[in-house]
Amino acid sequence: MSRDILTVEGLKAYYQMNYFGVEREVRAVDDITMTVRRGEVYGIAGESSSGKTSFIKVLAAAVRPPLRIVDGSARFDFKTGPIDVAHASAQEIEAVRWKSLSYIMQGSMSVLNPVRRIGKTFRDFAQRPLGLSGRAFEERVVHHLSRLKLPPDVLRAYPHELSGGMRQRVTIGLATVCHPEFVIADEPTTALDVVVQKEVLSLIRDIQREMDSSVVFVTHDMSVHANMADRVGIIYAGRLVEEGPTRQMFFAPKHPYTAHLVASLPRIGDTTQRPALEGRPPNLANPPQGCRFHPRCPLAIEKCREQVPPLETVAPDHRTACWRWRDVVPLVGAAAPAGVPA
Ligand SMILES: Nc1ncnc2c1ncn2[C@@H]1O[C@H](COP(=O)(O)OP(=O)(O)OP(=O)(O)O)[C@@H](O)[C@H]1O
Repeated sequence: MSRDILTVEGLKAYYQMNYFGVEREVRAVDDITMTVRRGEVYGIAGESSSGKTSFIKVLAAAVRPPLRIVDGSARFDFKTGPIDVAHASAQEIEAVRWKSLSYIMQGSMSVLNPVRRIGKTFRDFAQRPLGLSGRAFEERVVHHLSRLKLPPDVLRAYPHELSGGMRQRVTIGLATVCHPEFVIADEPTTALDVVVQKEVLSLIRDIQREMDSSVVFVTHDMSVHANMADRVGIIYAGRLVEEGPTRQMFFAPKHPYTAHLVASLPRIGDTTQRPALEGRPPNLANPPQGCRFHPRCPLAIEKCREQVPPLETVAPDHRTACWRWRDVVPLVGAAAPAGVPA
Protein backbone atom coordinates (compact mmCIF):
# COMPACT_ATOMS: atom_id res chain seq x y z
CA MET A 1 0.00 0.00 0.00
CA SER A 2 1.42 3.39 -0.92
CA ARG A 3 2.03 6.13 1.65
CA ASP A 4 -0.45 8.43 -0.11
CA ILE A 5 -4.16 7.81 0.14
CA LEU A 6 -5.08 10.60 -2.31
CA THR A 7 -3.23 11.67 -5.44
CA VAL A 8 -4.60 14.66 -7.36
CA GLU A 9 -3.06 15.33 -10.77
CA GLY A 10 -3.62 18.30 -13.09
CA LEU A 11 -7.18 18.69 -11.82
CA LYS A 12 -9.34 21.27 -13.57
CA ALA A 13 -13.02 21.87 -12.71
CA TYR A 14 -14.88 24.79 -14.27
CA TYR A 15 -18.39 26.23 -13.91
CA GLN A 16 -19.69 26.22 -17.46
CA MET A 17 -22.63 28.49 -18.02
CA ASN A 18 -24.61 29.82 -20.88
CA TYR A 19 -26.12 33.31 -20.52
CA PHE A 20 -28.52 34.00 -23.40
CA GLY A 21 -26.35 32.06 -25.83
CA VAL A 22 -23.03 33.41 -24.50
CA GLU A 23 -20.74 30.73 -23.05
CA ARG A 24 -18.99 31.65 -19.81
CA GLU A 25 -16.46 29.55 -17.94
CA VAL A 26 -15.37 30.14 -14.34
CA ARG A 27 -12.07 28.35 -13.75
CA ALA A 28 -12.64 27.55 -10.09
CA VAL A 29 -10.11 24.68 -9.93
CA ASP A 30 -7.32 25.22 -12.38
CA ASP A 31 -4.56 22.65 -12.56
CA ILE A 32 -4.14 21.41 -9.00
CA THR A 33 -1.64 18.64 -8.22
CA MET A 34 -1.19 17.42 -4.65
CA THR A 35 -1.23 14.35 -2.42
CA VAL A 36 -2.60 13.50 1.03
CA ARG A 37 -0.98 10.82 3.18
CA ARG A 38 -2.59 8.11 5.25
CA GLY A 39 -3.45 9.40 8.71
CA GLU A 40 -2.72 13.01 7.74
CA VAL A 41 -4.78 16.13 8.43
CA TYR A 42 -4.42 18.49 5.46
CA GLY A 43 -5.86 22.00 5.79
CA ILE A 44 -6.87 24.13 2.82
CA ALA A 45 -6.92 27.91 3.21
CA GLY A 46 -7.53 30.87 0.95
CA GLU A 47 -9.81 33.86 0.70
CA SER A 48 -13.45 33.80 -0.36
CA SER A 49 -14.13 32.66 -3.96
CA SER A 50 -10.64 31.21 -4.41
CA GLY A 51 -12.05 27.77 -5.29
CA LYS A 52 -11.69 25.87 -1.99
CA THR A 53 -15.24 24.50 -1.90
CA SER A 54 -15.19 23.65 -5.61
CA PHE A 55 -11.96 21.70 -5.12
CA ILE A 56 -13.23 19.65 -2.23
CA LYS A 57 -16.51 19.03 -4.01
CA VAL A 58 -14.46 17.17 -6.59
CA LEU A 59 -12.67 15.20 -3.85
CA ALA A 60 -16.00 14.42 -2.19
CA ALA A 61 -17.45 13.25 -5.53
CA ALA A 62 -20.15 15.90 -5.12
CA VAL A 63 -19.76 17.70 -8.46
CA ARG A 64 -23.05 18.92 -9.95
CA PRO A 65 -23.68 21.11 -13.03
CA PRO A 66 -22.77 23.83 -13.82
CA LEU A 67 -19.48 22.61 -12.23
CA ARG A 68 -17.73 20.16 -14.56
CA ILE A 69 -14.46 18.28 -14.40
CA VAL A 70 -12.49 19.40 -17.40
CA ASP A 71 -9.20 17.57 -16.92
CA GLY A 72 -7.02 15.63 -14.51
CA SER A 73 -7.70 13.03 -11.85
CA ALA A 74 -8.29 12.58 -8.11
CA ARG A 75 -7.38 9.01 -7.19
CA PHE A 76 -8.02 7.48 -3.76
CA ASP A 77 -6.16 4.34 -2.82
CA PHE A 78 -8.69 2.74 -0.47
CA LYS A 79 -8.29 -0.66 1.20
CA THR A 80 -11.07 -1.89 -1.09
CA GLY A 81 -9.13 -0.71 -4.17
CA PRO A 82 -8.30 2.48 -6.08
CA ILE A 83 -10.94 4.88 -7.40
CA ASP A 84 -10.57 8.06 -9.45
CA VAL A 85 -13.51 10.12 -8.16
CA ALA A 86 -13.12 12.58 -11.02
CA HIS A 87 -14.18 9.87 -13.47
CA ALA A 88 -15.98 7.22 -11.44
CA SER A 89 -19.57 6.19 -12.20
CA ALA A 90 -22.40 6.92 -9.77
CA GLN A 91 -22.40 3.23 -8.79
CA GLU A 92 -18.67 3.23 -8.05
CA ILE A 93 -19.08 6.35 -5.90
CA GLU A 94 -22.02 4.79 -4.09
CA ALA A 95 -19.82 1.83 -3.17
CA VAL A 96 -17.27 4.02 -1.32
CA ARG A 97 -19.59 6.74 0.00
CA TRP A 98 -19.61 6.97 3.84
CA LYS A 99 -17.74 3.67 4.25
CA SER A 100 -14.45 4.87 2.75
CA LEU A 101 -15.07 8.50 1.80
CA SER A 102 -17.23 10.86 3.80
CA TYR A 103 -18.04 14.52 3.72
CA ILE A 104 -18.93 17.00 6.50
CA MET A 105 -20.73 19.68 4.59
CA GLN A 106 -20.89 23.41 5.16
CA GLY A 107 -23.83 24.22 7.47
CA SER A 108 -25.15 21.22 9.39
CA MET A 109 -28.77 21.78 8.38
CA SER A 110 -28.12 21.05 4.70
CA VAL A 111 -27.38 17.39 5.40
CA LEU A 112 -30.11 16.88 8.01
CA ASN A 113 -33.62 16.47 6.69
CA PRO A 114 -35.78 18.84 8.80
CA VAL A 115 -38.77 16.50 8.77
CA ARG A 116 -36.85 13.32 9.56
CA ARG A 117 -35.78 12.26 13.04
CA ILE A 118 -32.00 11.99 13.52
CA GLY A 119 -32.25 8.22 14.05
CA LYS A 120 -33.88 7.80 10.62
CA THR A 121 -31.18 9.89 8.98
CA PHE A 122 -28.54 7.63 10.57
CA ARG A 123 -30.37 4.63 9.15
CA ASP A 124 -30.52 6.24 5.67
CA PHE A 125 -26.80 7.01 5.72
CA ALA A 126 -25.19 4.18 7.57
CA GLN A 127 -27.30 1.05 7.74
CA ARG A 128 -26.30 -0.32 4.34
CA PRO A 129 -22.57 0.57 4.49
CA LEU A 130 -22.29 -0.91 7.99
CA GLY A 131 -24.23 -4.02 7.07
CA LEU A 132 -25.97 -4.05 10.47
CA SER A 133 -29.62 -3.96 11.33
CA GLY A 134 -32.00 -3.77 14.28
CA ARG A 135 -30.43 -3.73 17.72
CA ALA A 136 -26.86 -4.21 16.52
CA PHE A 137 -27.14 -1.12 14.34
CA GLU A 138 -28.74 0.96 17.09
CA GLU A 139 -26.08 -0.08 19.62
CA ARG A 140 -23.33 0.87 17.21
CA VAL A 141 -24.87 4.32 16.61
CA VAL A 142 -25.54 4.98 20.31
CA HIS A 143 -21.95 4.04 21.17
CA HIS A 144 -20.64 6.34 18.46
CA LEU A 145 -22.86 9.20 19.64
CA SER A 146 -21.58 8.76 23.18
CA ARG A 147 -18.03 9.34 21.92
CA LEU A 148 -19.33 12.61 20.52
CA LYS A 149 -20.87 13.35 23.93
CA LEU A 150 -24.39 13.09 22.56
CA PRO A 151 -27.14 11.28 24.55
CA PRO A 152 -29.10 8.44 22.87
CA ASP A 153 -32.31 10.54 22.81
CA VAL A 154 -30.94 12.73 20.02
CA LEU A 155 -31.93 9.82 17.77
CA ARG A 156 -35.58 10.58 18.49
CA ALA A 157 -35.19 14.34 17.97
CA TYR A 158 -35.83 16.43 14.89
CA PRO A 159 -32.94 18.66 13.79
CA HIS A 160 -34.63 21.91 14.92
CA GLU A 161 -34.90 20.53 18.48
CA LEU A 162 -31.10 20.46 18.84
CA SER A 163 -28.67 23.33 19.42
CA GLY A 164 -26.29 24.37 16.63
CA GLY A 165 -23.35 22.67 18.36
CA MET A 166 -25.30 19.42 18.81
CA ARG A 167 -26.40 19.43 15.19
CA GLN A 168 -22.81 19.90 14.11
CA ARG A 169 -21.75 16.94 16.29
CA VAL A 170 -24.56 14.87 14.76
CA THR A 171 -23.17 15.74 11.32
CA ILE A 172 -19.70 14.63 12.40
CA GLY A 173 -21.29 11.47 13.79
CA LEU A 174 -22.94 10.74 10.45
CA ALA A 175 -19.68 11.30 8.61
CA THR A 176 -17.64 9.07 10.92
CA VAL A 177 -19.95 6.29 12.12
CA CYS A 178 -18.77 3.95 9.34
CA HIS A 179 -15.09 4.58 10.24
CA PRO A 180 -14.21 5.99 6.81
CA GLU A 181 -10.62 6.06 5.61
CA PHE A 182 -10.99 9.63 4.36
CA VAL A 183 -13.06 12.51 5.75
CA ILE A 184 -13.61 15.79 3.93
CA ALA A 185 -14.85 18.77 5.93
CA ASP A 186 -15.92 22.13 4.53
CA GLU A 187 -15.84 24.96 7.09
CA PRO A 188 -16.93 22.51 9.80
CA THR A 189 -17.15 25.16 12.49
CA THR A 190 -18.46 28.21 10.63
CA ALA A 191 -21.44 29.74 12.40
CA LEU A 192 -20.57 28.18 15.76
CA ASP A 193 -19.49 30.20 18.75
CA VAL A 194 -15.83 30.01 19.76
CA VAL A 195 -16.26 27.54 22.64
CA VAL A 196 -18.33 25.07 20.59
CA GLN A 197 -15.94 25.59 17.69
CA LYS A 198 -13.01 24.35 19.77
CA GLU A 199 -15.00 21.38 20.99
CA VAL A 200 -16.06 20.36 17.49
CA LEU A 201 -12.50 20.70 16.16
CA SER A 202 -10.98 18.62 18.90
CA LEU A 203 -13.67 15.99 18.29
CA ILE A 204 -12.74 15.78 14.63
CA ARG A 205 -9.06 15.49 15.60
CA ASP A 206 -9.74 12.78 18.24
CA ILE A 207 -11.86 10.72 15.88
CA GLN A 208 -9.27 11.08 13.12
CA ARG A 209 -6.53 9.80 15.47
CA GLU A 210 -8.62 6.97 16.79
CA MET A 211 -9.54 5.74 13.33
CA ASP A 212 -6.22 6.72 11.74
CA SER A 213 -8.21 8.24 8.90
CA SER A 214 -7.05 11.09 6.69
CA VAL A 215 -8.83 14.43 6.80
CA VAL A 216 -8.93 17.28 4.32
CA PHE A 217 -10.64 20.32 5.72
CA VAL A 218 -11.31 23.79 4.43
CA THR A 219 -11.47 26.94 6.48
CA HIS A 220 -10.49 30.53 5.96
CA ASP A 221 -9.59 30.70 9.67
CA MET A 222 -5.79 30.39 9.86
CA SER A 223 -5.72 29.78 13.63
CA VAL A 224 -7.83 26.65 13.07
CA HIS A 225 -5.22 25.43 10.59
CA ALA A 226 -2.45 26.17 13.09
CA ASN A 227 -4.10 23.93 15.66
CA MET A 228 -5.51 21.16 13.47
CA ALA A 229 -3.45 20.57 10.36
CA ASP A 230 -0.27 18.56 9.79
CA ARG A 231 0.15 20.32 6.46
CA VAL A 232 -1.54 23.37 4.98
CA GLY A 233 -2.21 24.14 1.31
CA ILE A 234 -3.02 27.68 0.17
CA ILE A 235 -5.34 28.17 -2.78
CA TYR A 236 -5.35 31.44 -4.67
CA ALA A 237 -7.57 32.03 -7.72
CA GLY A 238 -8.15 28.33 -8.40
CA ARG A 239 -4.53 27.25 -7.96
CA LEU A 240 -2.50 25.71 -5.18
CA VAL A 241 0.17 28.37 -4.64
CA GLU A 242 1.95 26.93 -1.60
CA GLU A 243 1.83 23.89 0.65
CA GLY A 244 4.01 22.78 3.53
CA PRO A 245 4.22 21.59 7.13
CA THR A 246 1.93 23.80 9.22
CA ARG A 247 4.65 25.39 11.34
CA GLN A 248 6.72 26.35 8.33
CA MET A 249 3.72 27.90 6.64
CA PHE A 250 3.27 30.22 9.62
CA PHE A 251 6.86 30.97 10.48
CA ALA A 252 8.68 30.59 7.14
CA PRO A 253 6.17 31.02 4.29
CA LYS A 254 7.63 30.95 0.78
CA HIS A 255 4.84 32.67 -1.11
CA PRO A 256 4.03 36.40 -0.74
CA TYR A 257 0.31 35.58 -0.49
CA THR A 258 0.83 33.18 2.43
CA ALA A 259 3.17 35.71 4.05
CA HIS A 260 0.37 38.25 3.77
CA LEU A 261 -2.26 35.89 5.23
CA VAL A 262 0.00 35.17 8.20
CA ALA A 263 1.13 38.78 8.69
CA SER A 264 -2.45 39.98 8.78
CA LEU A 265 -3.36 37.73 11.73
CA PRO A 266 -3.81 39.61 15.00
CA ARG A 267 -1.03 39.31 17.58
CA ILE A 268 -1.67 39.54 21.31
CA GLY A 269 -0.51 42.87 22.72
CA ASP A 270 0.27 44.27 19.27
CA THR A 271 -2.01 47.15 18.30
CA THR A 272 -0.18 48.24 15.14
CA GLN A 273 -2.19 48.40 11.92
CA ARG A 274 -2.24 45.12 9.97
CA PRO A 275 -0.96 45.46 6.41
CA ALA A 276 -3.84 45.41 3.93
CA LEU A 277 -3.49 43.57 0.65
CA GLU A 278 -4.30 45.94 -2.19
CA GLY A 279 -6.66 45.05 -5.01
CA ARG A 280 -9.17 42.25 -5.33
CA PRO A 281 -8.85 38.58 -6.19
CA PRO A 282 -9.05 38.06 -9.96
CA ASN A 283 -12.19 37.26 -11.87
CA LEU A 284 -11.94 33.52 -12.53
CA ALA A 285 -13.83 33.91 -15.80
CA ASN A 286 -10.88 35.94 -17.06
CA PRO A 287 -7.84 35.41 -14.82
CA PRO A 288 -4.61 37.36 -15.42
CA GLN A 289 -1.76 35.82 -17.38
CA GLY A 290 1.36 34.60 -15.64
CA CYS A 291 1.15 34.32 -11.86
CA ARG A 292 -2.46 35.05 -10.87
CA PHE A 293 -1.27 36.88 -7.76
CA HIS A 294 0.97 39.31 -9.66
CA PRO A 295 -1.47 42.28 -9.82
CA ARG A 296 -1.49 42.36 -5.98
CA CYS A 297 2.01 41.15 -5.26
CA PRO A 298 4.57 43.51 -3.72
CA LEU A 299 7.41 41.42 -5.21
CA ALA A 300 6.07 41.13 -8.80
CA ILE A 301 8.52 41.52 -11.70
CA GLU A 302 8.04 41.30 -15.47
CA LYS A 303 8.49 37.51 -15.48
CA CYS A 304 5.55 37.14 -13.02
CA ARG A 305 3.26 38.93 -15.47
CA GLU A 306 4.22 36.60 -18.30
CA GLN A 307 5.01 33.13 -17.01
CA VAL A 308 3.09 30.84 -14.67
CA PRO A 309 5.44 29.80 -11.85
CA PRO A 310 5.51 26.03 -11.32
CA LEU A 311 5.01 24.53 -7.84
CA GLU A 312 8.59 23.73 -6.90
CA THR A 313 9.98 21.99 -3.87
CA VAL A 314 11.91 24.49 -1.76
CA ALA A 315 12.36 22.47 1.46
CA PRO A 316 11.35 18.97 2.55
CA ASP A 317 7.58 18.65 2.02
CA HIS A 318 7.37 22.36 1.18
CA ARG A 319 6.36 23.54 -2.30
CA THR A 320 5.65 27.03 -3.62
CA ALA A 321 4.63 28.55 -6.95
CA CYS A 322 6.54 31.84 -6.90
CA TRP A 323 9.40 33.09 -9.06
CA ARG A 324 10.61 35.19 -6.13
CA TRP A 325 10.21 32.80 -3.20
CA ARG A 326 13.78 33.47 -2.04
CA ASP A 327 12.81 37.10 -1.37
CA VAL A 328 9.73 36.35 0.71
CA VAL A 329 10.41 37.71 4.18
CA PRO A 330 9.77 35.03 6.81
CA LEU A 331 8.20 35.83 10.13
CA VAL A 332 10.72 33.84 12.17
CA GLY A 333 11.38 35.67 15.41
CA ALA A 334 8.12 37.60 15.32
CA ALA A 335 5.49 37.03 18.00
CA ALA A 336 3.18 34.13 17.16
CA PRO A 337 -0.22 35.27 15.91
CA ALA A 338 -3.09 34.87 18.40
CA GLY A 339 -4.30 31.25 18.45
CA VAL A 340 -1.12 29.96 16.76
CA PRO A 341 1.12 27.81 18.99
CA ALA A 342 4.52 29.57 19.36
N1 LIG B 1 -22.89 27.47 -8.73
C1 LIG B 1 -21.98 28.28 -9.24
N2 LIG B 1 -22.12 28.80 -10.47
C2 LIG B 1 -21.21 29.62 -11.01
N3 LIG B 1 -20.06 30.00 -10.40
C3 LIG B 1 -19.85 29.53 -9.16
C4 LIG B 1 -20.79 28.66 -8.51
N4 LIG B 1 -20.30 28.35 -7.27
C5 LIG B 1 -19.12 29.00 -7.16
N5 LIG B 1 -18.84 29.71 -8.29
C6 LIG B 1 -17.64 30.53 -8.56
O1 LIG B 1 -16.49 29.68 -8.50
C7 LIG B 1 -15.41 30.37 -7.88
C8 LIG B 1 -14.90 29.56 -6.69
O2 LIG B 1 -15.93 29.46 -5.73
P1 LIG B 1 -15.81 28.54 -4.41
O3 LIG B 1 -17.14 28.54 -3.74
O4 LIG B 1 -15.22 27.25 -4.78
O5 LIG B 1 -14.76 29.38 -3.54
P2 LIG B 1 -14.41 29.30 -2.00
O6 LIG B 1 -12.95 29.55 -1.91
O7 LIG B 1 -14.91 28.02 -1.42
O8 LIG B 1 -15.21 30.52 -1.40
P3 LIG B 1 -15.91 30.71 0.05
O9 LIG B 1 -14.77 30.74 1.05
O10 LIG B 1 -16.61 32.01 -0.09
O11 LIG B 1 -16.82 29.53 0.24
C9 LIG B 1 -15.93 31.75 -7.51
O12 LIG B 1 -15.56 32.66 -8.53
C10 LIG B 1 -17.43 31.58 -7.47
O13 LIG B 1 -18.09 32.78 -7.82
